[in-house]
Amino acid sequence: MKLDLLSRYTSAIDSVPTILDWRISGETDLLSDVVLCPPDYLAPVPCCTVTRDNLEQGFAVDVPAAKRQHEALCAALRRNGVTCHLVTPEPDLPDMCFTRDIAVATPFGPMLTAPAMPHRRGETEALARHVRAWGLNWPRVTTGTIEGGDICIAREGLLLIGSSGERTSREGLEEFAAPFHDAGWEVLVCPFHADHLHLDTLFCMVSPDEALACVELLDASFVARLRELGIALIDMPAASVPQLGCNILALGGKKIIASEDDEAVSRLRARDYHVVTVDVSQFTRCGGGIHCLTLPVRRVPGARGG
Ligand SMILES: NC(=O)NCCC[C@H](N)C(=O)O
Repeated sequence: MKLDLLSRYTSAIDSVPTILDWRISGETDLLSDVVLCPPDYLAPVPCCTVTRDNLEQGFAVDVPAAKRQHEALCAALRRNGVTCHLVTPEPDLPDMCFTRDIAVATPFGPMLTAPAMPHRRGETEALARHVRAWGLNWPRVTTGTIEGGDICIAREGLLLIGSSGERTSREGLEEFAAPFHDAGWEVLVCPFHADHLHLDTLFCMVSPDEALACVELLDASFVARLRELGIALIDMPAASVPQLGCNILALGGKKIIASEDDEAVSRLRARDYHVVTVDVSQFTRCGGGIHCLTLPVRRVPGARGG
């Protein structure tokens, strides 16, 4: 019976993870393992401003196109040495491809989040089933709400959390941040307008001391503290935010996966980043980009990318 269950859940996984001690202490350390979910049931749910605007303009998801784009993202990750662990999509979970939001690998081990949106809560349950099939039991946030797109483990000693009041609540934030406080990390909270959904639509780290950021939409004291900490901001225009221009994935060693957005790509290349681009237009119209589509579970501190 136990074996049956194991094979049921692991059969859906790209590769059964061999390293289960997944931890991340810096968002731009060398990426080795990511959890993704194919978009078989992707549908535009009118729960965020970008999706609502696109629905008003008559947008409908082209699922085969979304699947091709997701496969191209996985292929780009694999070409760059990243192992992709695929979890099975489920018909009643239309946003499950945005795996970023449902768990976070921390320096103390992975943790399931507590999504605010009722239609996304089943995603943490679905992921928890996969995790149990790996013989693990990830703890979860139990008070309030918090979504992974609001969490940035910027670098050793510095945790950033976005708080629009809609997706991440004070209680969820405090529970998630507690072990970081206990370990002596600085925890910096960034309030922002709920129209922008998650912190990762406005801000993403690209190296330990540089981030892509839409400065005009970020809280002034958050920006000032980042600068005091020596984090330079590559400023992005507000007009690029609905296209998820800031929403990139750092692979480590100044290598970045970005969507085909001229603003971010040209700014990063001008600063000597190696940028791989993929088309994720089916997803951006549902409110999420490359950062949202990827749940990094293991990065190697101190290692350099090839
Ligand atoms: N981290 C992210 O920004 N994730 C995108 C989630 C989009 C999804 N439609 C949502 O509103 O929850």
